[in-house]
Amino acid sequence: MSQRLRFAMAQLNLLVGDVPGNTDAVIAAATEARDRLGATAVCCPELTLTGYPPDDLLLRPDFIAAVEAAVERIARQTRGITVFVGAPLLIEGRLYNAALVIRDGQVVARYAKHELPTYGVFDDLRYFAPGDAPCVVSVDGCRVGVTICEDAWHAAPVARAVDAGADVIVNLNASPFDQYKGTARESVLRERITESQRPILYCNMAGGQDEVVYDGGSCAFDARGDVMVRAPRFETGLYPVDIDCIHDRWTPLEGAVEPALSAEAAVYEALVWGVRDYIEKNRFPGVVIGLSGGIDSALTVCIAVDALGADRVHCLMMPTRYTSEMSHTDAGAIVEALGVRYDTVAIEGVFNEFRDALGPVFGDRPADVTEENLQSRIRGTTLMAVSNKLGGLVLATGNKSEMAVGYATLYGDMVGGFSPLKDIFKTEVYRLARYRNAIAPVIPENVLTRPPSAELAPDQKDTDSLPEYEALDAILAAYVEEDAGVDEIVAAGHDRATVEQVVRLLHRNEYKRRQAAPGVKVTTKAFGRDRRYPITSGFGRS
Ligand SMILES: Nc1ncnc2c1ncn2[C@@H]1O[C@H](COP(=O)(O)OP(=O)(O)OC[C@H]2O[C@@H]([n+]3cccc(C(=O)O)c3)[C@H](O)[C@@H]2O)[C@@H](O)[C@H]1O
Ligand SMILES: Nc1ncnc2c1ncn2[C@@H]1O[C@H](COP(=O)(O)OP(=O)(O)OP(=O)(O)O)[C@@H](O)[C@H]1O
Ligand SMILES: NC(=O)CC[C@H](N)C(=O)O
Repeated sequence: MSQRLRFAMAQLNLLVGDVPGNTDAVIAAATEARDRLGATAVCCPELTLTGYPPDDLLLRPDFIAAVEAAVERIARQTRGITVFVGAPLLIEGRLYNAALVIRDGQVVARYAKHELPTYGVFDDLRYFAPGDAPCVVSVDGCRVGVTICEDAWHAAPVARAVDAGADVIVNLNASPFDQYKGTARESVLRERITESQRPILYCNMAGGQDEVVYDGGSCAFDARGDVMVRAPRFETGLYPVDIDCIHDRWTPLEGAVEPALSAEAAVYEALVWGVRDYIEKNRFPGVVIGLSGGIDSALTVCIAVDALGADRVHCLMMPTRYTSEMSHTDAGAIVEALGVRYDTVAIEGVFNEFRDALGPVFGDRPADVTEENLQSRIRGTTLMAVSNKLGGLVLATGNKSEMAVGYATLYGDMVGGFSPLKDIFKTEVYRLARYRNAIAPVIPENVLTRPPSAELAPDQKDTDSLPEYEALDAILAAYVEEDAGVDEIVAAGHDRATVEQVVRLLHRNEYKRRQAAPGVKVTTKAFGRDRRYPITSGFGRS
């Protein structure tokens, strides 16, 4: 006898801490899945009701009480559909990262996540006790085994669900984007399928949350490991999966399969989403950006416009005597192509006032990096003044290469509330700029080809202080992302003195990174929550 049921995967964009709003989103998704899609069940992401990661909100009794009230509301307000929803669950003084199965007014099953990730951006063990019992619940005769995110990255939780009789596995996720994740997820899920011979429905979150971006890409695999349904990445929505039962085997049918995104498109979309959700969820009217005519600020403006629209992006050019004519021309071309507001605030006069005022203190000491940083700090102060007066949030423009070696001025170009390029190496900044220009030309070719310069001193080039970016980025990728040692990097063909210089600068500048604005994680080791190093440290001083 053949039987069919329809699951809806709810790829929701949730707001951490907004339990009532997230609850509304679950009820709306369940209602739409039932009424529009004719679904029997709806699967939501991990910790749906709190958003992920809720961090120390989980330590508050009033927060947990709000979640308990939300579960009761979902039970009351969703009928005629089975709802798989993620929520923290307090049982006998222990908190679990749970999935609840709610049907017609009742919580009919509870599952506690077995594998609690405590690495990178994840801190599950700080809050949760691990579960060890499988949870298999019948949906119209299909026995559905419940798992949560990291559970699918290990063999045991799925194996336990199969031993308990699961026909199909569902996996509720809050799996943040990084540039390798798309393929990593699908190969991990195929391993589980090979071991278990069961189809898997993988439902991911969507949207930005501080430094992480959930890229969606929910999918359904059959028991051979073939993708039957793949939802778009960087979109929210309800995605149906039809599951047929033939000769007592349940198998997802082929539905809409979204093609994979190119590497550049995925990273660019992640940056756009990260900026948009940071600005929207924190309720800013727009952003303010210092536009120099250099590549970093040019790409930052493109991302901001794609995230928010041109009318919410405000650019300031703040020239001094060192600002070249070329910078004015290139900055002008960018703002014209994008149609954003553009003001020029000359800072030469303020710079001179500062130098005069400091003259008696500095005496006859020669000009050095102090005067460079002063210009940068005047720009930082100017941007913050515009933010205070007009309300836009300042976007910092620094990239990962600069943040790694401290090539940025504290309280100067580091000012800002969010830092979109913080996890993008300089060489990748160029690739993304070319990717964006291929969609519609915005950044003049000159900006892409001229040597990078901070323009804080006569004829200055970044390479006066730093190795060429190709070498710098390769050394940083090896040392930061692969944890390779100095000898290993030298053996790979890099000059020892350069490697030692980069490593020394990297460790010495932890203090700057600790004071830097958050930015979008796109690599496996983003500075900040993802990669935590001591500030005061004897390691790497050669
Ligand atoms: N361990 C530690 N813990 C806490 N604070 C520490 C510290 N070590 C130094 N410091 C403090 O930090 C100060 C040094 O940092 P900082 O003042 O930033 O100055 P610094 O790192 O010396 O210079 C900034 C560099 O960024 C370059 N740059 C590149 C690109 C663009 C821009 C731009 O601004 O547009 C700038 C600029 O050319 C210069 O080479 C020290 O004077 C000290 O006060
Ligand atoms: N003349 C300027 N007007 C406005 N903002 C400036 C100016 N010079 C620097 N800034 C701000 O300081 C940031 C850091 O300067 P920097 O020259 O390193 O950045 P950039 O735009 O990437 O250029 P480059 O590619 O030369 O590094 C800029 O991105 C910009 O936000
Ligand atoms: N929330 C989680 O358990 C996520 C962990 C998992 N390995 C992922 O990023 O996909």
